[in-house]
Amino acid sequence: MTRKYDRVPELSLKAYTDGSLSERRDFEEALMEGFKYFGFIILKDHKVSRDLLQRAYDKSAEFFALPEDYKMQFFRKDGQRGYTPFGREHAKDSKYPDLKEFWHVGREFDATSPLADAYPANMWPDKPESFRTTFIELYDALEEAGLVMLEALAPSLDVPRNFFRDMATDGNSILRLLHYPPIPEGVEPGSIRAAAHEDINLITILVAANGAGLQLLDREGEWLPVETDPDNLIVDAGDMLARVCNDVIPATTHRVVNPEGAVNESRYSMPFFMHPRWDAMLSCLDSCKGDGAKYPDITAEDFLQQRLREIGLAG
Ligand SMILES: O=C(O)CCC(=O)C(=O)O
Ligand SMILES: [Fe+2]
Repeated sequence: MTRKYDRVPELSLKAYTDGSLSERRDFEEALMEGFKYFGFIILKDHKVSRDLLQRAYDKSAEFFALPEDYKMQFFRKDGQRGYTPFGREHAKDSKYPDLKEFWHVGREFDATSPLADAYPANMWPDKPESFRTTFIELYDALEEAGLVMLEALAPSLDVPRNFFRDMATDGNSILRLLHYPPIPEGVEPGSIRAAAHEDINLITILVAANGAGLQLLDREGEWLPVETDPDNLIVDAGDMLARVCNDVIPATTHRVVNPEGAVNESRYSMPFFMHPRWDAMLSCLDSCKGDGAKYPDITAEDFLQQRLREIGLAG
């Protein structure tokens, strides 16, 4: 099968933020095109510094190397904050758990903020040193890039430029630090690092991992590796975006496969899942209605809870 593009398009964020009007338009078009065709784009020339990414990878590796009984102090059944151990989460339609452990960082609020009670509070381990400050810094940096992407998406869907940006401002966005340990002996055949799934949220800003394995399912039904320089970010479209745009941008199925051959090392990655505010209504956009809305209106919070139950994270 010939593909319209043979690789995921690479876009320069700087061309959008600092470029001419026509460069901005080109960026908006390429983003929409990439999302419609692959559900993924690669973002270069962003402002998340190499130094910050390196510090974050180091802290993540240091944390996951701590003893399991220490990490388990931060385990909560709903998995929304803190630690989730190896073998707990499974993809919606998979019977095997994924071969990963992870840590979730949510939005930080002042205790006086009216939103402080809307989301679960973060948990912070006392080691490794500077874990909290590093990941708050990374959360903010990825969010800044993500809000620009949401802004750039708006004109193609015929909504005001701030439409998605406003929806995600103070949203229930989550930074996930992922560790895929070396594949242990005797795992169920068929279980992989992350089974085929779609992200639940609007868009995901994924810090390119330190190793191969990420693949997307293209519109022809073939698995395509998503490979890029570790300095770049990967952006993909999730279910909530697909819902509001009536699948004009479908949520793209992706997975992380096990390493092949003799190399069996840990893999670390850091997706930032951009969610709307908990009370935002996910309603079909007028510009995407076509023959009618495929999905009924639902709040972001109700949709999230429904999906968390399906992946074994909520009670
Ligand atoms: O580890 C990766 O590269 C992707 C992870 C992912 O797709 C997810 O956690 O939703
Ligand atoms: Fe994902």
